[in-house]
Amino acid sequence: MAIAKKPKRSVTRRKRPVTADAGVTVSSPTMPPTIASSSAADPVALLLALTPSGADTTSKTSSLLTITSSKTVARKKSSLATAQLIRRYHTLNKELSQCLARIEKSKEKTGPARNATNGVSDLARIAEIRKEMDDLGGLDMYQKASTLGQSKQRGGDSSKWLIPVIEKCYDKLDKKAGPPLKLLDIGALSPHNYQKYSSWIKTTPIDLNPQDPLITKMDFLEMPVPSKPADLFNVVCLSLVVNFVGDPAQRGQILRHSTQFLVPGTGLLYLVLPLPCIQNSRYMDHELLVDMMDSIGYSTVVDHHFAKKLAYYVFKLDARPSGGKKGTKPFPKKMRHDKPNRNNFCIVLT
Ligand SMILES: C[S@@+](CC[C@H](N)C(=O)[O-])C[C@H]1O[C@@H](n2cnc3c(N)ncnc32)[C@H](O)[C@@H]1O
Repeated sequence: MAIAKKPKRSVTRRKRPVTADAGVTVSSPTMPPTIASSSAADPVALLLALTPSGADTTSKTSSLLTITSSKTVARKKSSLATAQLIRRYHTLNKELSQCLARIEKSKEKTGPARNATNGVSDLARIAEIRKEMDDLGGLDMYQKASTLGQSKQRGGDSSKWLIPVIEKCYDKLDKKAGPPLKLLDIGALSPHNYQKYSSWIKTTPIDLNPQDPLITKMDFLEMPVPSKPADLFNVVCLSLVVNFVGDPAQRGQILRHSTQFLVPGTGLLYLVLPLPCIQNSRYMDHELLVDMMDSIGYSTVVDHHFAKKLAYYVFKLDARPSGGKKGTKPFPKKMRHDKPNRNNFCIVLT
């Protein structure tokens, strides 16, 4: 397995609307059956299907519903509207995490009256954010919009890049007779992302808010760590999940927690982030990510690929950090690229 040293420039052109942290945008593969039948061929109908019936629409959501006679114009508009919706949801989610973190911090101190005032304004802002999220359709609407972005119409599925990398790593695997590889898909919008490979990959999809009964409702941070080696996974997928989480320290916790689920020595972590998180952040870049991942046991970058909007990484868990040297190096929020027009995406490892 080669250790990637320098970021590769991709020639692949993808048309997935990508949104994420601080103005970075995202998307995904298969469309849920609930909306697929009514709207697969018609993006306008699809947007209508995405709008919860009876929901009040804000000026942003009502712009999603503009019906024009031209399907091409409608498709472009729907694509833009979907990206806008995803971006707005990310911005609100991030601000919500910041308010909650401030309240938590002020609880730790027996603070002066000024802290109490800040706490009150944070509480008021939280109520406003939650209201706007609800008006947009909540996490459910966000996931449907992300799924729309993942649809073939919009460019496809991030499992495509992963499969050849897995095949390269497990080249002795008997795909017909051997036991299948176990893959944990965290933040799965569809249970069918790896269906084509089901003869040799057994997928466990989980999500905070499953869009399909085959996906287990689970917060990964609360998922019990496997108690025996047989329950460990060969591959853990975190595709557009880390950037979805608003709190930088919680992003670090997710990465660290993932090490507890993989077979040490061979287990692979598939990490997908919006490209601007890596290439246009004040606090993050490729070198820092590789350094952070190394500190928690992911010492080998098996492969990585920068597409037009997404950064794909496969890391190998060489050794699980269990105290000692590995995992003790802290990575606080630290400015690395003090330039205008950069975003504030950050991962904190404590
Ligand atoms: C942008 S979607 C990504 C979907 C898909 N993996 C993809 O690549 O398009 C992010 C998903 O991560 C889920 N998620 C975020 N934090 C999670 C957690 N702690 N545990 C499980 N799912 C989580 C959200 O519910 C959401 O459905």
